[in-house]
Amino acid sequence: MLNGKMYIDGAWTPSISGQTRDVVNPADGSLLGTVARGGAEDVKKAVAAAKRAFYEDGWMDTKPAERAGLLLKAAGLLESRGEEFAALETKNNGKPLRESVFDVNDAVSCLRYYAGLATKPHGQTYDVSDPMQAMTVREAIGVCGLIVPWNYPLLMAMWKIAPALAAGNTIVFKPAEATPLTAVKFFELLEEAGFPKGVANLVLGPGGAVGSEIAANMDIDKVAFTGGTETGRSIMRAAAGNIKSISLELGGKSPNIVFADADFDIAVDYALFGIFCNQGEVCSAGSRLILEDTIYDKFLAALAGRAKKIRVGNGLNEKTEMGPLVSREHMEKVLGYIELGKKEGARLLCGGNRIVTGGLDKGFFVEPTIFADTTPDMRVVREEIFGPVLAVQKFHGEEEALRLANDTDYGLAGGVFTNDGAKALRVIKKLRAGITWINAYHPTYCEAPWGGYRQSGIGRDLGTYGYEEYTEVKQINISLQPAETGWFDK
Ligand SMILES: NC(=O)c1ccc[n+]([C@@H]2O[C@H](COP(=O)([O-])OP(=O)(O)OC[C@H]3O[C@@H](n4cnc5c(N)ncnc54)[C@H](O)[C@@H]3O)[C@@H](O)[C@H]2O)c1
Ligand SMILES: C[N+](C)(C)CC=O
Repeated sequence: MLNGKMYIDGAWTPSISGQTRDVVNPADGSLLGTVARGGAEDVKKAVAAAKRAFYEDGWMDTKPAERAGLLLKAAGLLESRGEEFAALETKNNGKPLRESVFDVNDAVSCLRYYAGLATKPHGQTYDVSDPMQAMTVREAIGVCGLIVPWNYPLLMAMWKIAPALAAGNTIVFKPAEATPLTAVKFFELLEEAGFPKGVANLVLGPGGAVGSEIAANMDIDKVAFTGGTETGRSIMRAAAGNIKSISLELGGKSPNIVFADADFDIAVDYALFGIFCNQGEVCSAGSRLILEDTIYDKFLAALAGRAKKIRVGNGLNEKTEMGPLVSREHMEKVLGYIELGKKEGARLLCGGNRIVTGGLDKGFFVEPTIFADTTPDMRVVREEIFGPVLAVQKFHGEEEALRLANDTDYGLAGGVFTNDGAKALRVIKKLRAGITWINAYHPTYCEAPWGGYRQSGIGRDLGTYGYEEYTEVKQINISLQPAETGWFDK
């Protein structure tokens, strides 16, 4: 059984209040461990350490190669313990082991990518109209507060920790309350890799206490958040106190448009993958399937046939294709949406129930669920369910497909399936979303920027954009012919 402490100023520590929280396995409700339950005072302690490490202990002056070396060491350690991390992620989050293995490998790649980026050129030079050389340099922002959700606990941590440290910031990191275990283990690796004390701090605890203090704290210079749109809104408000830099990766209700001329089997396969991988607990899930009328019935028959065959079970079982939802509370929310869909008049094509047979009664399992004949006004079409529930809409013609696809407050992701290349690009260019795929859905690369339009967020994770989010731009002007201005009479 794991006993997780927080990591503040280079020391493993309980919460100041002494409070703890039990962490359970969503596959069977069993106790996995007890972790510290911190509060605002713990955040303040971590921020003071991070501020001192940045300004007084010299982290802001470290050479990029030094930071890269530490990140590469952490990457090597994580890779060497990949199996242990993957198993722990599955136990804590529920996702099938093969998905956790992917996540750990992606986390290693992310660390290596940003270690590499730390040592690459970042500034620019400008030729201006005076005998002056103008240039920019990128500098670390200072103390960064990083807050992540429970659906990809380790990977979402890495998307923020790796670029923030690579760019020379110090950090105060907060994982989701339900899924802190791989973060605790990862901070052990940061310690082993040799990060100086105070540079990387881990505070565990509830969003309302720990997260809101991170958002409001006047000594935190930037907050980078991934989570729900409502929480993002409250973080924006709290961050206004010291005009913190913010980046927000928020929710989505992403459209997946399938035209009749698409490769049928590939489109069915990705429609399934788009919504049911990771139990549908994916920000970019293709949760609205927008289907051309001429293939509507045939496509839905094939899709429902495959959805019914998905093997749901404990993620540690190697045959499992879909695990439990992360918590009882979340399962009840998802089941509530399924009831709502029925009341709203959507046609339940398959699924719709909690699974309590086959030894799954103690876990939080929900059947892969598809609602057909949904309309844009339904809440199951408009709101993010964040579970294995697909809403299907029928369209006639390109214009209606786009109208339905863009009829949302969100703008995170979207996909288009067609064998007409010009149509694919025409439609994608009109889709109001930050991440898009043509004839694929979901592949994500640490080299390419990730983020949303509209209420899906502000800023970008990953790629060079994700690095720049953790830097300030400084303009430097160097006179090439120092001379008096002659502006005022002597
Ligand atoms: N855009 C993306 O890249 C992306 C990726 C993964 C998940 N998400 C989104 O995350 C959401 C699901 O995750 P969740 O339920 O953990 O989200 P959430 O917003 O409830 O919580 C996310 C994190 O914020 C903390 N938090 C909660 N209230 C807070 C507050 N008032 N101030 C500061 N922090 C607070 C939580 O403790 C947690 O660590 C979905 O909406 C999903 O789309 C987005
Ligand atoms: C990109 N992804 C799927 C890992 C994170 C979104 O929830």
